[in-house]
Amino acid sequence: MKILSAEQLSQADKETIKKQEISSEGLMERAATLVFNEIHKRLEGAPIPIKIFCGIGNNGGDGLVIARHLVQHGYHVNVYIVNYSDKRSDDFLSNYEKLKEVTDDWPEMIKNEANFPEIRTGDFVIDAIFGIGLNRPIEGWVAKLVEHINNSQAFTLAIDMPSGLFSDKAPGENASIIEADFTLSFQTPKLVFFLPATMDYVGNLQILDIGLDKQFLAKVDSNYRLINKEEAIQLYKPRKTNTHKGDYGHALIIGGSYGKIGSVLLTATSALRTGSGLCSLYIPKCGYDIVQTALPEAMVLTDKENHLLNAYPNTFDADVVCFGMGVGTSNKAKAALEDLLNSVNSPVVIDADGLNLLAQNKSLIDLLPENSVLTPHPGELQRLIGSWKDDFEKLELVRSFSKKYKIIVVVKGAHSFIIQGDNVYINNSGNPGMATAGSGDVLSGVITSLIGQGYDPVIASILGVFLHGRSGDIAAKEMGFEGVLAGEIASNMGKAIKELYT
Ligand SMILES: NC(=O)C1=CN([C@@H]2O[C@H](COP(=O)(O)OP(=O)(O)OC[C@H]3O[C@@H](n4cnc5c(N)ncnc54)[C@H](OP(=O)(O)O)[C@@H]3O)[C@@H](O)[C@H]2O)[C@@H](O)CC1
Ligand SMILES: Nc1ncnc2c1ncn2[C@@H]1O[C@H](COP(=O)(O)OP(=O)(O)O)[C@@H](O)[C@H]1O
Ligand SMILES: [K+]
Repeated sequence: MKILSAEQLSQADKETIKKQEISSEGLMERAATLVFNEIHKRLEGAPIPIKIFCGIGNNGGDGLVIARHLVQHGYHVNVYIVNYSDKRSDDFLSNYEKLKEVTDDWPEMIKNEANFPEIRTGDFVIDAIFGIGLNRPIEGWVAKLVEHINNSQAFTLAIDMPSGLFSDKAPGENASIIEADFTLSFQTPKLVFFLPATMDYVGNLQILDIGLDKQFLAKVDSNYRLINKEEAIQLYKPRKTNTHKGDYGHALIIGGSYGKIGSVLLTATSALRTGSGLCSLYIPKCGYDIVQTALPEAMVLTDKENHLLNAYPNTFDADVVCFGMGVGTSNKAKAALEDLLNSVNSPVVIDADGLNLLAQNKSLIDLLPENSVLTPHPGELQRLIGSWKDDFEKLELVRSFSKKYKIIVVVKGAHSFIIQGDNVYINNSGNPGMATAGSGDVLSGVITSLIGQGYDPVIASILGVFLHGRSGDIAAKEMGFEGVLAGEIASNMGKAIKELYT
């Protein structure tokens, strides 16, 4: 699903008004009625006190339409106009009049702190103060109102966006932002909903299709895409009947050290569970018995060193190589990575200490074959590209890093971002149960396996991250978040793949 900017959404709005011969007020009615339907479906007429805070632009207009429908369905509604400006939008004004036709309870004006209503924990608050039209930080008494709402602990539903968030840029430090429990957003998700610093304000997210012009949405260009099952299934290549293991790639996993053999074992298990035809490991001698016992399906080559890797078996003919988990950052490990990068031509997957070695020896980055995949978590990323002031600067830095070295960067997190040049793919599967030791090692195995099976590295990264998340979801459903082990994310890969097409 494309993620559009506020400007693109306004264009979509205009195009829809023209093509569908609908007025902007009609579009507001359509959008806000969908919100009302969602609320009504859940509340089923319950006599909960509903407090709607409306700004004076079109987000506030939405709030007024929602209020009218709620009143007409017998809900207990109080409407507050957050009077931060005299420049009321036309659609706000006409809906203000329409609301007065259905109730004798006039909306209350909030012009300063003295007008703030008491909000109880059991109230249901609707935030229709600002939407995509916010163009500067919220200040003064409006900021105090945001704090008042946040402090109330009442369940808060944000319309289109939590007020205080910009759709396309970072909020400043200490910005006033509504902490929503639920956000009902129109037509497309906004980028900030998925960034680490702002995702928590959104709560649960649901996107409402408000019927904006399909042709416009199809042709509008966006560098940002959200990856859900609909997108993932289009990337998947089903297996043909008449095939053999030679058709599914030979993955070589290099890593491990004394005390960290489990990491490579997880990666190899996950590569085999994702469908690699063959999988070999290259590890220090101390891991030999462990791997052969725990994973008889894999082949094992050992370094001449007992506890640390010191070389790369460059006589070995693999379809794809993954390097780094558990390998450490010793000079010996550096020599192994250097050996590898000097002898491979096809893309490699680099994770964990492999990334730390690249960060410590920046000249090695130049040796990465085109389309190689790096899978840093934020700490590893910072060591590679330096620090950033906010998520938007981070995205810019990763983009230029990816362009400079012609590589793909998977920035791991609650929503992992797959970045190739200007294109950014945002993963929407996974859960906090995956915040557990070794789950990154499992991801490397998935991506490596898919590349070995012939997927283009960027596709392998997008599909791999999605499947890894789904597998984590399947594991969490059975084990609960706390109970998930990384090995179970690997074990459920087959189910995650099957679930794509069933
Ligand atoms: N296409 C769609 O998706 C559809 C969208 N719809 C809805 O429209 C919403 C967008 O409406 P919108 O453009 O009127 O902007 P909105 O967010 O109400 O605020 C703008 C007002 O705030 C002001 N202002 C800004 N920052 C400020 C600040 N810090 N402190 C104080 N004032 C500030 C600014 O005035 P300014 O002072 O900058 O001139 C202006 O008056 C969208 O989110 C969705 O809910 C649906 O109805 C139909 C389909
Ligand atoms: N809250 C979360 N929601 C979704 N995915 C998560 C969450 N926390 C972690 N993950 C995923 O788990 C993996 C963790 O990787 P990493 O930090 O490298 O772990 P490790 O080094 O222990 O293997 C990443 O793929 C990340 O996207
Ligand atoms: K809002």
